[in-house]
Amino acid sequence: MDESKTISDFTLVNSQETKKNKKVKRVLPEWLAKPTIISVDLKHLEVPIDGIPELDAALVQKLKNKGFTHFFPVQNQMIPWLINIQKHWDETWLRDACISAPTGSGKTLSYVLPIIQTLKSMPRRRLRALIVLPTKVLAMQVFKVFSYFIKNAFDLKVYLMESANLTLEKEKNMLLRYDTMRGWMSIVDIVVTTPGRLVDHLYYTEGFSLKNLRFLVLDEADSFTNILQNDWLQQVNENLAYNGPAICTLKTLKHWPQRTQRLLFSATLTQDPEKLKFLKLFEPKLFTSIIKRKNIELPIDSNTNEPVRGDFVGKYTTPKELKEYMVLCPEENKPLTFYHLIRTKGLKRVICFVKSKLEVHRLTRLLSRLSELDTNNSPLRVNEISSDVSQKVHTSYIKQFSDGKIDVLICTDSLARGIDIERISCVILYNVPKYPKNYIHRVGRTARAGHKGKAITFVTPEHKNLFTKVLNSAGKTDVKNMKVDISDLEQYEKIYIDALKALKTESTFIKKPRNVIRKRIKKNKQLQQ
Ligand SMILES: Nc1ncnc2c1ncn2[C@@H]1O[C@H](COP(=O)(O)OP(=O)(O)OP(=O)(O)O)[C@@H](O)[C@H]1O
Repeated sequence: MDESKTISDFTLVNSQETKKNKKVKRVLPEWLAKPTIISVDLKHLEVPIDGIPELDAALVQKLKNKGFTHFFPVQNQMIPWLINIQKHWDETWLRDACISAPTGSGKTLSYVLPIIQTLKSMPRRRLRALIVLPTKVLAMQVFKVFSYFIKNAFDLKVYLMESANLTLEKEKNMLLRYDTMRGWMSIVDIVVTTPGRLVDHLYYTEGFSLKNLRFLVLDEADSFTNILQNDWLQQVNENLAYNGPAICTLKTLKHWPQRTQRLLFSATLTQDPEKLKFLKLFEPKLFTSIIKRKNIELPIDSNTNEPVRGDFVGKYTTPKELKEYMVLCPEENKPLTFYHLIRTKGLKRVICFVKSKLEVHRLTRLLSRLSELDTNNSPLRVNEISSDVSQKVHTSYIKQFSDGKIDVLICTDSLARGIDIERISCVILYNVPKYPKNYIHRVGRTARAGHKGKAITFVTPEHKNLFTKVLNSAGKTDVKNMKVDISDLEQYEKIYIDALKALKTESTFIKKPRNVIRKRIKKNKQLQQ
């Protein structure tokens, strides 16, 4: 490369001076750059529960029965918009929507209520709404919300499609019936499911059709962006009545007067146009909360005199009531630091995210042992949740935890997204998460629905840079340092040593994962045959 440079008439050979590259400014499409803003303030609510005139009285009554007094901001925005857009169902295609609002801000009801309201006025039983979630536990949670609002009030049937107890063939009978005149007909209006089970039915269940779908909801939508490559969404698209490009012309409108409306929800919705392209969104509308970072004013657009939001969209928001801390400590001090914080900060209803099943089990046993040996403090009730725990036990632990019968729940990331457990007061991130999204969802298990909550991340010196990076990409500037002196931990030294000794003799301390055991039993059986 010629790095010569000319000054006056002299040429400097191999000059080191280089031209600075101009930074290319990212230009977002109009709909992403100019969203409708959702407030993150759940304390000063403006719309009372009977303040949305379009909403059915029975739904309002059910909200009141739950003790809700006001709508949350995402609900104020989404409910009237989704109900009113239905008026244009017979005239033109309906716009799709992407909704990005903080964890615990009430996104579920912002689609459940308008879907029920819209479907109740469509009398014939057909599969009209499909809600897809990334895990069975989340699908069950959303199914329960639909069931509560439909029960004894509306002639609608919601069905939870799940693989736990039924074969595909048996489940078919729950979804369809055969009519000699009309062929296969749906006997449900709303299906809540996960991608895997849905695709199984699309492939193998004769008569299972998405041709009448009015709503397609992807909750925790960004968690599907990887799965998109596994083509389940393509399968769904191919089964819809219209699967062409999202361009509404007189011709497309003539042949396909109605098109399934896509609704995407998440606290960390991707705003990468490339990823969203797969979803073939039609004139999408973005509803999002934005962060206003301290000391940064939004620049003003000279044409519209409005703040330019484009640059600020795409940073994730967390609930206003969440207080975030980090504790710097070496790996080996983590267990006692955790124990010390529980004892001295009076932490109750704590959920702790740990990176593997084995670590979940070890930490649970260690904390339980420490508590048994600690005669100076009241007993601590610690339990664990990971994929080794059966669905039944899982549900029972969550219930006990919500009822205050378990103090500390240690778990893997399986509980990090979307799970709504009442009154978690503190989340411990035992390891630094690799990506900002993981951080946002884990800390989002507390400070839900306007309640206060704390999140504490344990950061080892080796992971300090990683944590700074994660916080920067998440747009977080207000994570405070919580100091724990090593001298504070000395008081537990004896019980710690005794606990470790005791655990070494515990056969379950190094527990084999259940699926390994199951595989071994299966292999043995095969050998015996
Ligand atoms: N208007 C309201 N008033 C009081 N509580 C509400 C209201 N709307 C929803 N909630 C409660 O808020 C909690 C959180 O709601 P939801 O699970 O829908 O949050 P989310 O935004 O989907 O969170 P995540 O992103 O973590 O999935 C639930 O327990 C729900 O019952």
